Amino acid sequence: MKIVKFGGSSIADLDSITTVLSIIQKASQEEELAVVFSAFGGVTENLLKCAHLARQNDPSYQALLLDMEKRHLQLVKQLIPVQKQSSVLTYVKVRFNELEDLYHGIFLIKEFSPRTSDYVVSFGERISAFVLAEALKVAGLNARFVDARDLIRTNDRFGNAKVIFPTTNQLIYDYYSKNKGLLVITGFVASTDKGETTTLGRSGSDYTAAIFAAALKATSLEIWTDVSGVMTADPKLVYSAITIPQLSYSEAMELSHFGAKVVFPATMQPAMRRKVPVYIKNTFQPEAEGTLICETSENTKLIKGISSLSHISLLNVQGSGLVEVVGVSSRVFGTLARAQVNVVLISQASSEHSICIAIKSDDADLAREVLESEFHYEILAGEMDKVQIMPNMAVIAVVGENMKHHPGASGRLFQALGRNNINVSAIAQGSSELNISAVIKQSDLQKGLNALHEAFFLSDNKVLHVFLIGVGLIGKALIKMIQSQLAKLQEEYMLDIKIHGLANSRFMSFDEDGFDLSTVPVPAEKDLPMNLQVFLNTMNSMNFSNSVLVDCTASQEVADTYERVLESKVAIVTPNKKANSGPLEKYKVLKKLSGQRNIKFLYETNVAAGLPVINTLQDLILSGDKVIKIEGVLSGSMNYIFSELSKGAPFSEVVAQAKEKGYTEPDPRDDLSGMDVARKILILGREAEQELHFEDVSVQSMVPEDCAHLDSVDVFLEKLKDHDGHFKQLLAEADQKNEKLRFMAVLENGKATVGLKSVDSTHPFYSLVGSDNMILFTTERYHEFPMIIRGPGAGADVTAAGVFADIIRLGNYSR
Ligand SMILES: NC(=O)c1ccc[n+]([C@@H]2O[C@H](COP(=O)([O-])OP(=O)(O)OC[C@H]3O[C@@H](n4cnc5c(N)ncnc54)[C@H](O)[C@@H]3O)[C@@H](O)[C@H]2O)c1
Ligand SMILES: N[C@@H](CCO)C(=O)O
Ligand code: NA
Repeated sequence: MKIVKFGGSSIADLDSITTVLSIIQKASQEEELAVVFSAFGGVTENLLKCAHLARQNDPSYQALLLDMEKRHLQLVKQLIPVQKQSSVLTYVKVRFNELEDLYHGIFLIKEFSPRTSDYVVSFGERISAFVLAEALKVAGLNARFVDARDLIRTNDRFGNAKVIFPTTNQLIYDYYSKNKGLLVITGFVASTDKGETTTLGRSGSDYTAAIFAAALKATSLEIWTDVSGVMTADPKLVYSAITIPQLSYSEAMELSHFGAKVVFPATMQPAMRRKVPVYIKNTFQPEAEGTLICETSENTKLIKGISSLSHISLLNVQGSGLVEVVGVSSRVFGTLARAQVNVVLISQASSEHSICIAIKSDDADLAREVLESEFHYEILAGEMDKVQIMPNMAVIAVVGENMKHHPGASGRLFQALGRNNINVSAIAQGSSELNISAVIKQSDLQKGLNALHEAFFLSDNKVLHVFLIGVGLIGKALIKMIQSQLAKLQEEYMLDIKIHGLANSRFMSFDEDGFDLSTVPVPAEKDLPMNLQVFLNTMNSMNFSNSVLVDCTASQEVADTYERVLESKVAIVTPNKKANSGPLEKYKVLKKLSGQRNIKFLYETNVAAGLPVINTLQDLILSGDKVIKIEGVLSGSMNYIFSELSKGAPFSEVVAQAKEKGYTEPDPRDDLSGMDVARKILILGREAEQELHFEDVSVQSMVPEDCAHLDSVDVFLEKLKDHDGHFKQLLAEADQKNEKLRFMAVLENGKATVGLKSVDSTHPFYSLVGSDNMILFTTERYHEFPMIIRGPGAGADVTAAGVFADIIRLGNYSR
């Protein structure tokens, strides 16, 4: 014998009812069944609403009642063929007549007691079970309507009556022995021994099912609802939450304490006592496995689920008067109990100097008041501080029996929270080791849940959640690189990268699950118009742990948001130089923010693309070295242009080639003007701990005066042809001396110069070719001979590779 129960959401309309009927039909072919029904979806609420209207002397209850009656009659007509309808319609009409009388009474005397309330709501289950029993008969089943008021005996605590089990079990057993067939039982309702209708409180229909399962020693109990079982976390907050296949009774209890909404295991008690396995199934996905809750689960996961409680305040009672004084905690908790304040979590360290208590925020003021009055004299005498309250907190908890005697569970929990910059204000774990709870800020809750979910459930891979602004040359190359390396990263480095947001200057698009990267997903017309604020808000609202903003634009506007991004605990990786080469103060603010909050801000590709220049310089400085001089060819495009020039092509043509090859900035005048190099030497100087401002850099521009202010890049390239002669001349002069033209930067004594020089064959820059960069660091340690870094310093692939490496580096930090 199996007991199956369907809640209101499973029988809310004709479609769902039809599904339910076929589930029952199918199951009844396999095993003997008893079915428990709640009222049709929404009916209980409406029955109560009518009563409250009537009590307030508001006649509009009549219209609501009429609607309800119509809805029920309509369902009967849809479920039962015409020739068998009349008796069922009569049953429903009689019930509604009774209800009408009842409400009229309430309307007249303006009173609505718990006793009346129980009677009023009982109509919901009585009608639904009756109608559905008839529908099952029509489907050919030997269905028998059972009014549970005849079988479940309770005391007279209306609204939440206590079951008298010996009598109830006997009544159910006797009834079942005499009445074979498919029992169709009203959930939720019961009666006293005087025959007064009572109800069983929260999740009462589940309770009815469990009572029958226990009394009839059922082989299993199935609770059919609108979700596929108990999930590892609240799916509204954790998008990657999955169904827990198996849970023990105690784990289910522990999870539900935190309001896991699916089952309320207190109601499962009767079934648990008899060790009846409980299945949670989804009416709308009947094939889904669901969750099995049983005595000992075979689920070997370290933890089973993550749960939370919101709207918590932390109360701190502290002072020297607590140390080694017996009875203080008894007074604290006694006082709270007398004030009806429920204690959610307790923590006291062995120094005994303070007791920390989590309570519902609604109780916080009252709790402080009663405690300060209880300890009035201690506070006056300075033996105890005033009670401190931290509002807006939440409790986050991991639950699972396998944590017992298994080292590492708490380590993983705190590491995941710490890595995501989430501060833990209090901790509790009992010796049952079934639950570890931490109190954190309410505003960190969603991120914390996701961080823990990732740490405990999503294989053992760390996931980096990327939001990419700028899907141009570098952005596209980066996406391709991520796609091509993903499998290797997952398998060998336990690292997963998901892109959830993409934007260019015109459009943006999002994907909570991560974009499919098999073809580069470029935002387009079909997506959303780009709006930077909306982009960032959406990123924050997804609230992933390990999020990173990758800025592959050259945009000042985007760079201006970095501070806000870091503040929202999202890391930044960027080849965009605008932030670091702006006002010195801004640069410092970003560095400080990232350092103090331990949120990474990585920009290796700001200088010399993928060449390890910034990291190397940072290492030198960290190890105590001092930079004396920096010399560099820092522009891939400028080196290309002046190397190619010597092969004979006109200047304007090689500039166009450099752009074509992806070496130049989006506007090549940023390279030719020396601005790009000026930015780079400025950044290098700042990384070398020099207080460098833009005014400290003198720049020689290569952009002819009449080209500087042309609007379009194409027009500029055309106009540049007028100046080919000038550059040919410069080249000839250098050739004559057997020298080469190099566009370089030198930083020494707090001043930098950027410009074109002619170098002879003894100069290290003489041998550079193509898009090469070369950087010479003369430092206190590298004094006699400088440290030299050289290689291609511009281009889509070498830049994307540098950005990619920074992203992977984040993975290492966040592991
Ligand atoms: N090309 C290289 O070799 C190289 C090397 C190192 C660093 N960089 C840097 O990489 C960055 C990107 O260069 P690129 O060559 O890919 O440029 P690109 O012009 O090809 O791409 C820029 C992208 O950014 C988008 N964009 C611009 N402003 C935007 C805004 N406000 N909001 C949203 N999207 C915006 C554009 O639509 C485009 O998709 C630049 O900062 C550049 O300095 C380039
Ligand atoms: N336009 C830049 C790209 C690298 O920042 C260059 O030519 O070096
Ligand atoms: Na670099």
